[in-house]
Amino acid sequence: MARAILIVLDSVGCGAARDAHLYGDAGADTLGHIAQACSDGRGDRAGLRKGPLTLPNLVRLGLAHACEASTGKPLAGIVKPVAPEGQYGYGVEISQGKDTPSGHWEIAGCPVPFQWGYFTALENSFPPDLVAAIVKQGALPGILGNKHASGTAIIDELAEEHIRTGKPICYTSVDSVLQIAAHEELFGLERLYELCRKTRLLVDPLKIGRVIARPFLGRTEDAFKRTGNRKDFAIPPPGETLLDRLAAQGRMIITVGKIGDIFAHRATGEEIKPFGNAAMFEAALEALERLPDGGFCFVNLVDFDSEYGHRRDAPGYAAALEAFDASLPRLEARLRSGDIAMITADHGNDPTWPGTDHTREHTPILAFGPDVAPGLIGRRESFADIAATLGSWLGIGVVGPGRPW
Ligand SMILES: O=P(O)(O)O[C@H]1O[C@H](CO)[C@@H](O)[C@H]1O
Ligand SMILES: [Mn+2]
Ligand SMILES: [Mn+2]
Repeated sequence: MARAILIVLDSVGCGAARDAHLYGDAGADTLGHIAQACSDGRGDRAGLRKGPLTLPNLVRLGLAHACEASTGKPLAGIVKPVAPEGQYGYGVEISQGKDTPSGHWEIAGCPVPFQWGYFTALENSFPPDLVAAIVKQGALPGILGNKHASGTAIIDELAEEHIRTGKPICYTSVDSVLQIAAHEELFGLERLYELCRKTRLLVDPLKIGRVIARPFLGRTEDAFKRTGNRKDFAIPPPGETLLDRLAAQGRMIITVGKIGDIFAHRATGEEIKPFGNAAMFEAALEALERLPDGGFCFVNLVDFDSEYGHRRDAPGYAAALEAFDASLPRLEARLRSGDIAMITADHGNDPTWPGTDHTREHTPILAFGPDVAPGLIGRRESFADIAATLGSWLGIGVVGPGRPW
């Protein structure tokens, strides 16, 4: 029986979606602009990387073809093979928003049918009664922040005051999120998680997708650094997902990275959460070794998004893509007859785009394995085609509204 591994390269979009203008993202193109930056010499960083974007394995599987199908433009500095070795195409998101939960849920066969709630005010973003409730429930002396911010910038700005006053730093973005940053030791990690759990309940009626704990360490401005203990408290998906169907049929599920958090730990099987793309990739390989027939491994690699996309760091993003690419043959070598591997993304996060937020983009879709016939799968009208295809491949039937290819 077949096994499947699905890897979400968080934020690795491949060109503005048709409705990108509704999000201020017309013209955004995460992969295209990274390739362009590298080709123009703007992707160089001493000691890190240099020159055109080099992704030989992803390109061999069909990545450059997928990007070109999405945007109509070639990826700068990349020579395409005549015939890719994988199945390749791109996905269009039908859910509202451009955040991680909607992207992942739709990939898993559960597009989001409702509008998320957002904190739209740039300053004093949270309603006064919500702030009062957070303060009361957390027995806090108050909160800091209360605005739209980049998570690293706001720590630089407010961490010293946080340490002095004990007030956690609360902030948001264009996504449906309420994030709480606090010192992992001085405020306490468990206390931060508990505060997030309580806040999760408070924002449920506002249809806020996630409350995110952002613990950090350090004592002075130069030394503040977020730790790997980030934790997302999401609402559960609003309908059946591929994970639910697999779990109901007794299939083994291993999830790597923040998949557990994103699906509110529903049918997320054995959860493994190492820190950093490289460690998560190794964990995925190890999971594959012990995944039985019929099993499913679902992986999210978040560094692309959190370390490079939101930080608008094109050279760093390019280096992370190249590192992932270089590790791919080790995944291919572990696939057995009947297995399928898929690589996709949940939204864009163009590091050359204004601001620090996600971008509404198409996502590349690559599928490969010893028995996966290569070829164009074209434009997929919903990310949900992935769950539909994987459900069929794994013999549990089509899951969700997508169309299998
Ligand atoms: O700037 P940081 O804290 O990384 O926050 C980013 O991470 C959140 C979740 O991906 C996004 O909504 C964005 O605000
Ligand atoms: Mn994401
Ligand atoms: Mn993000």
